[in-house]
Amino acid sequence: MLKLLAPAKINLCLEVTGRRSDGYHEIKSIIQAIDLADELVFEPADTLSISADAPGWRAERSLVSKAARMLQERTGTSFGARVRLTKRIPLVSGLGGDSSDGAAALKGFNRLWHLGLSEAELMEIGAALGSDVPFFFCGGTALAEGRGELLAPLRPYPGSWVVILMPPLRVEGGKTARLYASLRPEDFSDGSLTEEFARLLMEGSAVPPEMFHNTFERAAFELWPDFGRYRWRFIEAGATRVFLSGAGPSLFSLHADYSEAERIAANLEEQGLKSFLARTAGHLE
Ligand SMILES: C[C@@](CO)(OP(=O)(O)O)[C@H](O)COP(=O)(O)OP(=O)(O)OC[C@H]1O[C@@H](n2ccc(N)nc2=O)[C@H](O)[C@@H]1O
Ligand SMILES: Nc1ncnc2c1ncn2[C@@H]1O[C@H](COP(=O)(O)OP(=O)(O)O)[C@@H](O)[C@H]1O
Repeated sequence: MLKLLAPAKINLCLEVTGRRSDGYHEIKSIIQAIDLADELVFEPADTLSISADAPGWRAERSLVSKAARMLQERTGTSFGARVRLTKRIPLVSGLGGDSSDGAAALKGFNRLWHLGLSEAELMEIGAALGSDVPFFFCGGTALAEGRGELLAPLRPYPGSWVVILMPPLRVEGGKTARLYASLRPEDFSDGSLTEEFARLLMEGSAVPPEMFHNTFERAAFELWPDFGRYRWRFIEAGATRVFLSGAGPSLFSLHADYSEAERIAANLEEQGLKSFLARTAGHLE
């Protein structure tokens, strides 16, 4: 039996610099892994079965299934497997949950089926699975460019506690595509803020809070009119600065002090809001 963790991610800074001819967008982003993670258990079996403990989760919609198909097509393998997911990362939340599960699936099937694919080959297949998937072969703190699949590992962002609020907003499939499509030219920027963020990290300097930019902010408020209400609830719970992760809708705050983070998470739960308390995580070995 093989057990792998699939960590979530938050975007500390995210700039969209333009629309590409292939329908994707050029981005620069500082992506940070956190220890909120799904768990995948792989066991040998004659046929392929993939299941999860989360209501509403559908194997046929998950990148875990797509990862199996892509590896079978690429290597001709006809092995089966029994894969069981313990889902802790809320789906379609801006935390990269299914992307991370997809990366863990590529790693898990490669080992279970003895395919002998290198990390670089798996990352290349991961890039075809989704723009966020290659990050999960790197983990820690990284600068993502291109459509998000080109990664440069960075010096770790200082260890922090992360409070995450998953607002109870209606999120349909294709949320990420919809947010990207709703961006306007005035939302685009030149990526220099993200480059400066990466430079400060590499020289070990503090990053001022105003550098935690996310291009999707305006589009998120447009798509989810109630969005501002939940950000305000987060502030009322005690957070001084609240950031959007990826294309959302999850919001997060960062804290050096555990008791402060723990109190804010508890205040959110008392308001009946779904919150998570996590820690920034280092690079994957
Ligand atoms: C927005 C980000 C920021 O980290 O994260 P999430 O909010 O999804 O977690 C990522 O760019 C999400 O990456 P991922 O969710 O893998 O996107 P993909 O599956 O590759 O693409 C889904 C759709 O989003 C749009 N897309 C995605 C990436 C990109 N650089 N430009 C795009 O325009 C395309 O319409 C694409 O068809
Ligand atoms: N009900 C579902 N069951 C399994 N996978 C899903 C479901 N709905 C969406 N997905 C998959 O989740 C991915 C997007 O969600 P995720 O990566 O968790 O969030 P985000 O991209 O917002 O960080 C897509 O690959 C989509 O196919």
